[in-house]
Amino acid sequence: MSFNIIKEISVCKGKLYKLTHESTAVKGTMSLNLYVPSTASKGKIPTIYYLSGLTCTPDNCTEKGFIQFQADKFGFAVVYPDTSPRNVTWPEKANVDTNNWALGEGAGFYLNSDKFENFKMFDYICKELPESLSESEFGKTIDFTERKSVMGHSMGGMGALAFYLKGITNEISPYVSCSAFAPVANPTDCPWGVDAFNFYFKDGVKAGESLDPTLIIKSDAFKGKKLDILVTTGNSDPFFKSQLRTEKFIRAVEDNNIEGVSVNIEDGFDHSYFFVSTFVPQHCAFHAQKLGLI
Ligand SMILES: N[C@@H](CCC(=O)N[C@@H](CS)C(=O)NCC(=O)O)C(=O)O
Repeated sequence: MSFNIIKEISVCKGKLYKLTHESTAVKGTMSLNLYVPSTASKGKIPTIYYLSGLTCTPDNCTEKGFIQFQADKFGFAVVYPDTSPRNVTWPEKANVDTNNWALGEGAGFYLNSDKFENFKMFDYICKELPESLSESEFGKTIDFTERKSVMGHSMGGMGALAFYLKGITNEISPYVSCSAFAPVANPTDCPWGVDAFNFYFKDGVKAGESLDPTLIIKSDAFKGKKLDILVTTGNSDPFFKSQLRTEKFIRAVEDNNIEGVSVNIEDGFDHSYFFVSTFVPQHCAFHAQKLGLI
């Protein structure tokens, strides 16, 4: 599948490509950004997928996350997908409130909806996008499908954790490592997640359980497992108490005797890209080590 290069921009020592392509999964045109580092690595360059949070486009983290410096330093590519399909035609009887920024466009929740045919972000991010990139010109030098890790913020942190865990149980192609900034860690138990699952699934929250990182990690399949996960959340995040449920995730990890999961609660940090960009170097070094780059 081919990608249109809308812009090629010099950033740090590499190139940023603003791309669009036709997606079969979401039945429409999708935008994404791809950063190709200035690396002369042996073999293909590994990839980190960055999954953004509510209201974001591919540009928020590209412009405010400062991952590109780290990508040059360690030698990985970065894919910044969009957070939902765009220009969606909603079924009239669905009565969708398009002013609600936590549902619909910009709020795809990385799931496959069984109510809205365009909202298949799970299939798009886990399958179609890596495969399409791999078949493109970029796939000649970059490994989008195997030597790959995932990182995300807020709703995207939920997606990153859920995808990584589903890779461990071989439901999807595995990721080497996972990190999350202020993830929505227990979405079946917070307003954003409950509203989203009720909106996207016929069976509502029940159907959302299979995407809930806290519920997945406390299942028997993960008992005593050794994982590669890094989570950072700020305790001045306005969503810390109401939405993120970091403490429930920590308890699930401890109760199930899981190793290799670090959860750091950082004093004074909020939910913004000032927070994300502060911890980007630490998260990138973590992934670089797991990807065998250092
Ligand atoms: N728009 C919401 C906030 C939504 C929000 O904080 N989104 C986060 C992800 S959950 C984000 O990354 N926003 C875009 C940005 O900061 O650039 C509000 O008015 O409170």
